[in-house]
Amino acid sequence: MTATPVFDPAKDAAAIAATKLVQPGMKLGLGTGSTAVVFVHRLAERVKAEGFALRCASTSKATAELAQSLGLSIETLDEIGWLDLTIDGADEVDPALNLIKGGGAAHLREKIVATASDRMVVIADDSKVVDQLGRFPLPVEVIPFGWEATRLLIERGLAGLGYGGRPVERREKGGAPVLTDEGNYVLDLKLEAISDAPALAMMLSSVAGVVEHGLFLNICSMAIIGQKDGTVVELGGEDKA
Ligand SMILES: O=C[C@H](O)[C@H](O)[C@H](O)COP(=O)(O)O
Repeated sequence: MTATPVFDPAKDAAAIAATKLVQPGMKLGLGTGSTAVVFVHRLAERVKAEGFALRCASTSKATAELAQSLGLSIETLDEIGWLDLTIDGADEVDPALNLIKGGGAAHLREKIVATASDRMVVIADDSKVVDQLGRFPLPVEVIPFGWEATRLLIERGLAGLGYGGRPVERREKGGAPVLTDEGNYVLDLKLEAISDAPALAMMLSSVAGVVEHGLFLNICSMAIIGQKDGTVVELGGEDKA
């Protein structure tokens, strides 16, 4: 029998609290990243102990592989159709529950899964809670074809909104571009503070070659924030209209 790994206590607290939102028979979206990994472990433990059925769709190949290795069955989003709940991590969470995601380059599939769900709940440790989004570089997934032109257009669009800086291509340690599960590249925008997230989202979505950006606006309905002492704080809790 494989022993459960030792998890970061804050992430573990958030993950365990999130497993309590899962009801037998639910159609569930599984997020990506280190906090989602903890959740998948804790969920698999609960499912094994209580023996109930779930239908799960994954936001990444990595999460699908982990979930299956722990005995959870994974179907495609198209096979399930619509989800009751998605549980995922985040790189930043603001007081209105707007998010930056994509630190693990999974934000395209994450956004598709989250918006195909009745509810999206974020799990995170308290280092992710910010007053204003933007300290974490904003990930933007772009098509490899003509990506330098796409970068230039984004840079010009940023300048038009008053942001400086040049989008940085995300690379592996060896120098190769990071590829998303869809085979695209990721540009990271170092903005420091995002004053008008809807305007920025609109600009990015208007650039040819941009597949998806990591701003999740009005998508998350609750955030479970784990603390180092193993307690959790819930932000939100009301479903967004
Ligand atoms: O692309 C990755 C995802 O958006 C993650 O959910 C996000 O980066 C948070 O990951 P972690 O839980 O590892 O901080």
